[in-house]
Amino acid sequence: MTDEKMDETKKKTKKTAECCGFPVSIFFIVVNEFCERFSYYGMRAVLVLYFRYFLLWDDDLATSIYHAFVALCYLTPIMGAIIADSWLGKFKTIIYLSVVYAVGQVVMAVSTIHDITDTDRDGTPNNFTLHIALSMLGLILIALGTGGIKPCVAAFGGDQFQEHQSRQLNTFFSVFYLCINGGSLLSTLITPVLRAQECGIHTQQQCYPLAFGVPAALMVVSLVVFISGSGMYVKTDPEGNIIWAVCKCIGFAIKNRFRHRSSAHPKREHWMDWANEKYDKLLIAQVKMVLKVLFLYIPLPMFWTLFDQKGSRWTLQATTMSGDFRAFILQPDQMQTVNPILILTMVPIMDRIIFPLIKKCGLDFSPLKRMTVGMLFAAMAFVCAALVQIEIDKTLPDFPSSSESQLKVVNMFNSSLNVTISHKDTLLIDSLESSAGYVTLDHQEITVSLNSSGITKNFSLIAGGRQTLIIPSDPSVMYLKEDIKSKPREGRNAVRFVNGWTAVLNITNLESNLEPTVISNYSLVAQGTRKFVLSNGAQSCEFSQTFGFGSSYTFLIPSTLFSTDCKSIKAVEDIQPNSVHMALQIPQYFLITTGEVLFSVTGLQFSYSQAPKNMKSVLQAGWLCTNAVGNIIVLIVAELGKLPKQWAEYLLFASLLVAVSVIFSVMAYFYTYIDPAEVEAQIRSELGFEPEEEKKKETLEMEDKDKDQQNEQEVKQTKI
Ligand SMILES: CC(C)C[C@H](NC(=O)[C@@H](N)Cc1ccccc1)C(=O)O
Repeated sequence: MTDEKMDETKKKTKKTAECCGFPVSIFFIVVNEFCERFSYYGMRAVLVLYFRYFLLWDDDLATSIYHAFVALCYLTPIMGAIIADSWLGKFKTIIYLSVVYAVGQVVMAVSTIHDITDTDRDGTPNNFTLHIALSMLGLILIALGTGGIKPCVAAFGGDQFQEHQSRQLNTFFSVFYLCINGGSLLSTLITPVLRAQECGIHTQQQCYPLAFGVPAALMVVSLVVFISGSGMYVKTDPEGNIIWAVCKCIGFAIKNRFRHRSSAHPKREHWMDWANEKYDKLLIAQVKMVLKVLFLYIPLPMFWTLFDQKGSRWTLQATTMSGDFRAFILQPDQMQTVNPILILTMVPIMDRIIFPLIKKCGLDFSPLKRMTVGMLFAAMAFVCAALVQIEIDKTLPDFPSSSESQLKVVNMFNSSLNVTISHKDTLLIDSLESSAGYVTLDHQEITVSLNSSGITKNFSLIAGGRQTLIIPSDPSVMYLKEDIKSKPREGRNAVRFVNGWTAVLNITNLESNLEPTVISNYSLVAQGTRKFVLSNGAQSCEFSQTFGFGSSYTFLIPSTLFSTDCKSIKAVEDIQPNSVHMALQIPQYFLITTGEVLFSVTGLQFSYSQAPKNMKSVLQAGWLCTNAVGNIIVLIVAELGKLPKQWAEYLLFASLLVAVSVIFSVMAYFYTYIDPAEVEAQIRSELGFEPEEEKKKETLEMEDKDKDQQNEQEVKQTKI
């Protein structure tokens, strides 16, 4: 027996403090995971909106960078596993990479403070490059940290248990998964609320620094909790770089096969048998088991491609919906909480009711079948998302195409006007009213004639733009103002005012005073009833307006403003509020979460059960890699596919997953389940190795002998 093997067995039998049959150290690991997942999912929940509305990237770029980040988070576990196995051990790897992670979160939070570059104090950052550079640095550090510790934390938890505690070990893994979802549930609820607050030094903006700052604080807490348990952990030494050993063994087999490609060399049963010349039979058999499972992994990334779009496309979809649930208002990024809520309720229901019921009915619902069904559920979720998108599209305004222009007319003159556009369209507009909607024109050079007064003026419209023609109390100075041509950001409402009063007005919410006859710039207000106070120094009045989500209004202020106590203000709806309710997203969330329980939870268990004991980390890293590849596929499809309609993209993803699940079911059909321990025992006995049990007994005997020798020596020394 080697010294290393003895050390390992000694560590496994080390007595640790226990509570209710569980090692106390587990408490620190579970709380650490809760805080870490809070930190990760809290930051991820608001990330896509930060890209979209703070860095002002378009939907596609925001989605691509989001998925590139998630992909990186699931590629780095390989690095974490290698560092832990071959160099630092799990304990030190978790500590060092958690420090990197916490620094990343802090850098990310700092990058979202707009005041650091808002030198002219106009509310928008003046140096976007600095914000982008800082946030990319932060995200890279976070990805290194979160991915690096991912394969270590659960395995480190497993190390705390002794051989006879397999029941407690299973309970630990269930509690661990619940902690993941408990932490993510809380954070996806809280960080969007923090984001929706307004804060800032010079100007008040959406509070991204708080939304990213709280996850950063939680990561520091997570690290402190983990370090606090330091004295209680069972810390195993690095076992050697098993991933590298597997790669070398495969590399040698391929090279050797290539060297002996002529027909003179007899074929071998399996191509890995070409490693026989250099590697022992046991390692080759273990690599064969791992490869069999890795081969099955090939189609799996497609599931993650759909699954991870909850945080990007689906969140952006929610921004075009109404989150008014009467009892509470839901932010678009809070919709993601539906996933962990369903996980927390569905995992126990599936485990205790559905799966046993299926078994009772005599149906074979093997892990690979469950995973196939999970894929089909995810595909159905995307069909639902497409249907919801079609509903949303029906309610969206008809924005102009790139060759068209749209025009609305507002009459602030004291009587009705007949407005003729390019001698064609004539609009009759009452005083203090606007034309019914936007007139769409396929040309940009127009002539506007006011029939009663004989005033005619030429205008040049913006191609692909929306504009409003303001006819003030003196119609001869009528002018154009550009309007927004997309839904206002983050489900908020865009408001502006036309001053028909005779002097300068001060209006709450507006950056500066409003000159007579002038139309203000847009200002954004949140959903709910908002109060506006208008004053001219001497007099003032106020009026309230209730807003939904994603609307745009122009308020027309008449000359009778103060004599009517603000009641004569006229609201013109330019863009109607979102009318499709966010509750319509619940079916798609339900389907994707059912898919997750069937696919992800089962897949993880399957990978563990089919991996030889010393190669569980290899398969764990491989499993997480499928997630990384899935996110890379989103990048490719979203960038290359560029379908004109969002619902068509959802259907494309759904059909791709159905096709992949058919391929997977064929592969699964030919897969035979194994018991790795049995296979290993068989090879050991073929090779004449002693069985594991014998080894254990021998180690304990050696340990006793060790102790006796030590005692003898101590006695001798005392005598001397
Ligand atoms: C599925 C992951 C690879 C594993 C796990 N994630 C979950 O359990 C998700 N249900 C958590 C979640 C929460 C909020 C929004 C989306 C997903 C993990 O993170 O380890």
